[in-house]
Amino acid sequence: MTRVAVMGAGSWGTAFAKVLADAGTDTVLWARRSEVADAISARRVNPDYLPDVVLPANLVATTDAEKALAGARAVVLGVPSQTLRANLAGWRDLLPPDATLVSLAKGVELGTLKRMSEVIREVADVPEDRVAVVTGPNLAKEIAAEQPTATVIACADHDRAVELQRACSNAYFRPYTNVDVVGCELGGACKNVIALACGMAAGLGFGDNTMASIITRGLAETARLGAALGADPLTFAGLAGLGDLVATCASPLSRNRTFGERLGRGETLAQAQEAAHGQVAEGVKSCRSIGELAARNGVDMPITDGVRQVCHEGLDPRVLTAALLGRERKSERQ
Ligand SMILES: NC(=O)C1=CN([C@@H]2O[C@H](COP(=O)(O)OP(=O)(O)OC[C@H]3O[C@@H](n4cnc5c(N)ncnc54)[C@H](O)[C@@H]3O)[C@@H](O)[C@H]2O)C=CC1
Ligand SMILES: O=C(CO)COP(=O)(O)O
Repeated sequence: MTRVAVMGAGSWGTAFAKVLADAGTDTVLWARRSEVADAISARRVNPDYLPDVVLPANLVATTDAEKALAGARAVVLGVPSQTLRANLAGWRDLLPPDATLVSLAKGVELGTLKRMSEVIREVADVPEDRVAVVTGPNLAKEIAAEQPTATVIACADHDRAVELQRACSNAYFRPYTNVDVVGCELGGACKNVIALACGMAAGLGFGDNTMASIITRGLAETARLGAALGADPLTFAGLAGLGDLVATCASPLSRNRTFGERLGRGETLAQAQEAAHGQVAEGVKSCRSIGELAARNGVDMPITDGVRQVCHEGLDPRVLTAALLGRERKSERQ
């Protein structure tokens, strides 16, 4: 692949741009703020998001979207889910014809209940085969430290997925392809909500049995939603499902898990938000949109609904625990 533009120099946008540059791909990283672009150009560091990482010399940073997008074969979108529509609308007229549009974001849009690939298709007015998704157990800080990781590149057009796979394969980053875009996106969005629940459990002082139970039942409700929306059930046993759930629910690096832990310890939503220092915990918003998507499709997602009630209706996490355990007894397969 000749040239890739990464739009968004937050934690994951910066780490993914490093992955591409380390794979030998000509990569330009677009930052919103000139301080960030200047620090990357002058000192090879992103002080706000990855202060301890030396970025590769072949990674170019700019605040000029036109310059970043000119001649790009792939445009990687690394902004938070709820801002993707507005950001992309601003770049629409600059997108190179036939570039693959790649989402890094893990969320479902509030209001429209659309997945990120659907938002991209709508805003950029492109067919589904031009849109790809990168998802999996990909904590940005670990990848920036070059710790070995696998990921999934999902695209309806297998050839485009392979092209992107080549562009980002390196000694520490191993991407697999998948044609199940729906399943891969739902896995990435839903696991953030389940990680909030695991964080709450940790904040309440619960141990590994509780975590494993939430992860497994969280996967069950994610797979139920996937089945209703046409996903391949096997996707949820893969990197975009189980893989990402395990990484996010277990890691202190996860913003969603950390956010949930604060709520579990009794902090309010506002206190937890303040402590996040502007870093995005996508599940806080997506618990609403995913819950609505589930309701619209007649799918029961009790953990997701409970997380929504804690985040947005002030439910005490201890009351949520009792409510989940007190639900009507049923078969594991229901
Ligand atoms: N950080 C991680 O480990 C991973 C994050 N992701 C996903 O990638 C997406 C981006 O996450 P991060 O890079 O971690 O977020 P972040 O909070 O570290 O960075 C967000 C970036 O988007 C830019 N941005 C543009 N418009 C914005 C607006 N209106 N409001 C806020 N920020 C705006 C910010 O300037 C910043 O560069 C999220 O959907 C997240 O779930 C996925 C895998 C790993
Ligand atoms: O998506 C991630 C890991 O795959 C990052 O999780 P957080 O957004 O919770 O930090």
